[in-house]
Amino acid sequence: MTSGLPFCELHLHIEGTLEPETIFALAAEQGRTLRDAGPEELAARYDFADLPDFLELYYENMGVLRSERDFEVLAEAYFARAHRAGVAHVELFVDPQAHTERGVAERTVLAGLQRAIEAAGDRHGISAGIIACVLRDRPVDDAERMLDAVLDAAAETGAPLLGIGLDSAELGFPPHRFAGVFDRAAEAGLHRVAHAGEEGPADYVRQALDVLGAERIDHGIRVLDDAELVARLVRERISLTVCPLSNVRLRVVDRIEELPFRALLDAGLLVTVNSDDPAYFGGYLDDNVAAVRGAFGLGEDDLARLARNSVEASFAPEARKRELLDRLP
Ligand code: HPA
Ligand SMILES: [Zn+2]
Repeated sequence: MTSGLPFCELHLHIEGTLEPETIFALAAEQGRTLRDAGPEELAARYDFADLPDFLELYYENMGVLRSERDFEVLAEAYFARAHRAGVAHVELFVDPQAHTERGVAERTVLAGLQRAIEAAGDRHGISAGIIACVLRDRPVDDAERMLDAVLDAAAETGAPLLGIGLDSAELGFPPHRFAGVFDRAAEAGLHRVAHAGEEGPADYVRQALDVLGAERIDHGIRVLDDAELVARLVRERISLTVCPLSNVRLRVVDRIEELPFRALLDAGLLVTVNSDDPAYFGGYLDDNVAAVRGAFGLGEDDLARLARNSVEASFAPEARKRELLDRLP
């Protein structure tokens, strides 16, 4: 538990909540044999050299997600765990292109997520929305097709599609390639966010803002290399969705203490804490908050600030934001 504070989780890949046990349970249901003998053997391979190394296994494992029910069960398990972590609102990422390539339609994915989101409201009082991410290491045409398909699927299923995001391998895949897709997403009324400055340079963050119109930057820890950019992010209240355990497990830093977490806060940035791919990186939101709390000696006021930042940075309706802010000290 995170001291009872209402946190919004703004950087969470729903496929990254797929636990090894669930991978084996789904494979067994489908009569499929996996490369590893069991969940422990699979989890023993969760030792990643960098982001691309992680992504290889992440895309392979999600091959067990096939039916609407699979996506529903996946998200239900996440919401139950997030509730225990003190999460009150979630804007979850999904990678539709990674599913259509095995013949799983956008409609199937969004319909399953929609059912879990509805249940999360009823069971846990968690509000949630969906951000469909463009895989930046795939062709622009594929992203254009994905955008049209998720807009149609959201209209058909009633799934709360909040925005468009940008993820997958970063280095060598600059944001500017997707300017057209992001423009069209904005015209369709979607919010825009982008992974930038995780392994890539501060310039990718600048492109995400200038060319894609990003309203939040996912990770963004490399911005401290560029003082002018930091000043702009502070001035424009653009938040960074920082994922501490992810940065350690993907070797962006060797140890959590090496993260510039205090420097980001001291610069006046709207920093939030998130879990990214919790089934792979060693912990959910509460574990990430506990990790930075321990490493940087955060006090109650710091934790309340992180929770407040997460509410401010969310795309929740104003009334919901006020409700959450009222629960803060
Ligand atoms: O941490 C990440 N970075 C980029 N793409 C991703 N897709 C899942 N997790 C990640
Ligand atoms: Zn991410």
